Amino acid sequence: MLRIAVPNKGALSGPAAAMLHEAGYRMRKESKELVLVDPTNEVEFFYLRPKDIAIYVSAGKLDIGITGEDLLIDSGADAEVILPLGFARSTFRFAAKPGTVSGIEGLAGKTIATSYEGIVAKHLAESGVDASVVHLDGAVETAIELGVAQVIADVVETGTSLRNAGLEVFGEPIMKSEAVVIRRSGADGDDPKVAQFLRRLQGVLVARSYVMMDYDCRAEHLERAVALTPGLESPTISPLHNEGWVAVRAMVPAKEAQRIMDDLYELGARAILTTAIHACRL
Ligand SMILES: Nc1ncnc2c1ncn2[C@@H]1O[C@H](COP(=O)(O)OP(=O)(O)OP(=O)(O)O)[C@@H](O)[C@H]1O
Ligand SMILES: O=P(O)(O)OC[C@H]1O[C@H](OP(=O)(O)OP(=O)(O)O)[C@H](O)[C@@H]1O
Ligand SMILES: [Mg+2]
Repeated sequence: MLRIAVPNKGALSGPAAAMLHEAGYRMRKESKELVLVDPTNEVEFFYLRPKDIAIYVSAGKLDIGITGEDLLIDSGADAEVILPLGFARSTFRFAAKPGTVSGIEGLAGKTIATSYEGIVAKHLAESGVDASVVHLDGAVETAIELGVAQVIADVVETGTSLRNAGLEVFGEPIMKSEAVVIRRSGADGDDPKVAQFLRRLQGVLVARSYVMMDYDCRAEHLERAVALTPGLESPTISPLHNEGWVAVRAMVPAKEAQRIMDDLYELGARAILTTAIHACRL
């Protein structure tokens, strides 16, 4: 059985569960379940706090885990990223009241509130800046107003939480992050069970970012049409009953589908359809 750590709560848990479900795995029905066996797929899921996942995986009893890249770095655990998952994208940044601190040099002697002491301590050490760090579990944006710190270091996605607290980022982003699959550093890179799990998740990522496009076009326009829809290998071309017409089928990036449909229509293609892809193996 493949043993997989998955986030039990927070920003990562919902999207991670949705992705695993799309990949065909069983998911827990009830948020108090700590372990779930999926015998059909020969995997066992351990629902753990996102911050602890890298620590469990590096300890070696669990094969892989889903966590945030920032949480992995923060933990200092001996684990590595094997697949980025494209959700829970964020940056990690310093912020303060406007005009109070400018660059990283301005941090000397200040107190920084954060839930990610590992990332902050590493960054300060690398930058050679001496500042104090105070750990808070969450709602870090309030720490400045309440006098606990002059600076915060926190996850920023839309910036709404900072704006609401009257704070402003400064300096370069400390890091970018997204949800990732991790394994213990130096673990067997050829484990077929891990490879199959990753292929399934990659299938979900592709299914989410591509659509299938079908259309009919006149044979003399085929080369120009195919240039618009080259597909992954090459498009499928089938003859139509009406002589001089062909049907074309190709995967196209979902984000570009509408523009491609317009361009194909201009070219004289008709019956242009897109359909969702539910799963795939490339
Ligand atoms: N608003 C957000 N947008 C995108 N990613 C986020 C957001 N908030 C947190 N994350 C990401 O989610 C992970 C943090 O997950 P975690 O469950 O520890 O925090 P949380 O969602 O803030 O939950 P908690 O309420 O326990 O603090 C990190 O990888 C972080 O970058
Ligand atoms: O830039 P934004 O889109 O506002 O998102 C970033 C905020 O989201 C997270 O907070 P969360 O809601 O998880 O609360 P927490 O601070 O208690 O962790 C994070 O800690 C930031 O506060
Ligand atoms: Mg949070």
